[in-house]
Amino acid sequence: MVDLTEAQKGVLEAEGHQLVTGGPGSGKTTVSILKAAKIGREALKPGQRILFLSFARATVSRVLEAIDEEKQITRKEKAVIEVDTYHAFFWRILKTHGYLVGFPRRMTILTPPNEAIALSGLRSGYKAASKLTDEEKAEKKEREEAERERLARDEGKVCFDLFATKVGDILHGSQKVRTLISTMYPFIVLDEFQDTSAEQWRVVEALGMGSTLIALADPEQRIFDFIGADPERLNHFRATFHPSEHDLAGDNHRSKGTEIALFGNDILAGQFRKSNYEGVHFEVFESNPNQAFTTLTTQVLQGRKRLIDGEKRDWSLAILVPTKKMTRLVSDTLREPFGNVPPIGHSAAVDMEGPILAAEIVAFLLQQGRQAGAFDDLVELLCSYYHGRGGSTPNKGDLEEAARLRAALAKWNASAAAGKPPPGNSVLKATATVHQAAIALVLTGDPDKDWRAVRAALEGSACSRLKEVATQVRNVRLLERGTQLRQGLMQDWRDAGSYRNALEITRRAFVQEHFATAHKPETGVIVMNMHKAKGKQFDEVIIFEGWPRRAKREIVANPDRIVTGNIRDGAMTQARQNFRVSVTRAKSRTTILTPRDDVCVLLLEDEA
Ligand SMILES: Nc1ncnc2c1ncn2[C@@H]1O[C@H](COP(=O)(O)OP(=O)(O)OP(=O)(O)O)[C@@H](O)[C@H]1O
Repeated sequence: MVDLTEAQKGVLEAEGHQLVTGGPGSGKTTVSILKAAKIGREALKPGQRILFLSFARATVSRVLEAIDEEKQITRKEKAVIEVDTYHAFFWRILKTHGYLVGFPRRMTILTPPNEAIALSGLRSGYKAASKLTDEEKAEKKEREEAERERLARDEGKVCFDLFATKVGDILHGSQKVRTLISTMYPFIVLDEFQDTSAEQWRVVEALGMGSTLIALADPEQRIFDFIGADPERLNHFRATFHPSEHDLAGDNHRSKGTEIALFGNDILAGQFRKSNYEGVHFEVFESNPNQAFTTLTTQVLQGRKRLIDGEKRDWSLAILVPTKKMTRLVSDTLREPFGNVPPIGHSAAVDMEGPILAAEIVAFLLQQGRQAGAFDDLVELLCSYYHGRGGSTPNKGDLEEAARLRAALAKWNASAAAGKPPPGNSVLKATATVHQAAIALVLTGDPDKDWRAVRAALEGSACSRLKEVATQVRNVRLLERGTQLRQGLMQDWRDAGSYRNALEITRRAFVQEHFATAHKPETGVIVMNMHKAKGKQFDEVIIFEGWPRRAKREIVANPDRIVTGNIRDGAMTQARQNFRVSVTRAKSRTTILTPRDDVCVLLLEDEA
């Protein structure tokens, strides 16, 4: 049991709306859980629950774990705390009350990859975002919004972007729905409140009319300005709800005995009070891929050894990097390190659009459909892969690739209709061969084995596109024991002796996966983008950034840096906050790797 600080005790005692602020690891989450348990004991009527709302599933996992760890909370108290993501909570409201805003009764979620596919045609009509004028940007945004709205109204396909806005409309438009929710959840905890977007804030305003709100926030961990977080958000909360305020300030329980939190604060201020910080280590590397990645690998191996030797169960070592590209590069390096180093087992938080659409192709091939049109369906899925894998920024080359495949398919089918063999030079030839090979595979009913067999057929094929699909699909970890996909496929096989519904089962599994909350927090070695680390904690953190490329000593490019281009520019507030969030995720040690010839500007003293 933890000894609560005076400020934490204040949170437990106060009534009414509350705003709990405090730095990283100051115990906001912990005290809010104890508070929820207390409310459960003292203030709830039968059937009522406390809702704990969070942005990301990963945070939800951590909160669930924290609840489990709180030994002084009884099982009964735990049962009344409902931890959920904004997405999942909003979807429940939309499914029940969406008709109030003109949605059809039957709705499905348009997942991000499928949303990307649906919008790619429209988006492809515009130049890259950086080259658009403000008017073009506004027009593009408006057209995207109209299309999302149309998909929802006419086809019942609702994408995540619409969730908050529509739930806001429902709640502000219907006192009945508001009352319903507040009766069910008289108390709502809002995690990471500083990152609430304008649309989410509108929902919160409505929820607070009937429910008591407890907002947890660290204004200086606000790292989502680019998608609508607002420095004024805490003031909006103050002005609307007049909450009692509880500042847990600089207490740091996460990395007690270290100076990690102190260092985090000094990054914000740009003034370093010490030359050494307990628990913070620096390492420089030479600006070339070989030496950079070798330095990283060495650090990872050392960190891993420390943690294994520490004999802690479920240890975690996070490698945090500034960009998605870097996540991929680091993951590739760990898979095949230089020299004689064996592969380093890890998980990587890569963008899932490509892998998910690749998984749809594997699932389709598992079906082994021999019907007329099966090949057309395969090519269509391949086109969808190209349309959707770039997410909200489809790549022109990918769209052209999809168009090329469609044109080739038309020719292919025209030949077949005329009783002629397929065109000898068709780009689809290799694809067709793989298709036939997949159909001919002898499957066993063990989804894991069969999935691998199809993947191997793609990997070993002469079709470069399907080869790439096989690589992408390796990022999907849906077939692990006990997952919905695995069970669904097993059931399918039992019912029919084949995987005839594999594609549908896979699609459903991804939606389910998005809402699943029962996951354990990540353990082992994990690679992720710095932005994704928010709200998490790891035993050790390694921060690794890109390096400058030079020609005749001059820097000609400087990609993947913590600060764009590693250029000092004004206050660099967002970059500082982002860096501080990453640094303070560690419990025992943070290691920072930066290029020797162009050290991260945030590590240099500000010129006063
Ligand atoms: N009063 C306390 N005494 C000792 N340990 C504590 C106390 N309060 C919290 N902790 C521990 O400190 C760690 C960090 O706490 P918590 O996750 O609640 O912080 P937080 O303010 O939510 O952090 P962040 O904003 O960085 O996500 C947890 O492991 C928690 O168990």
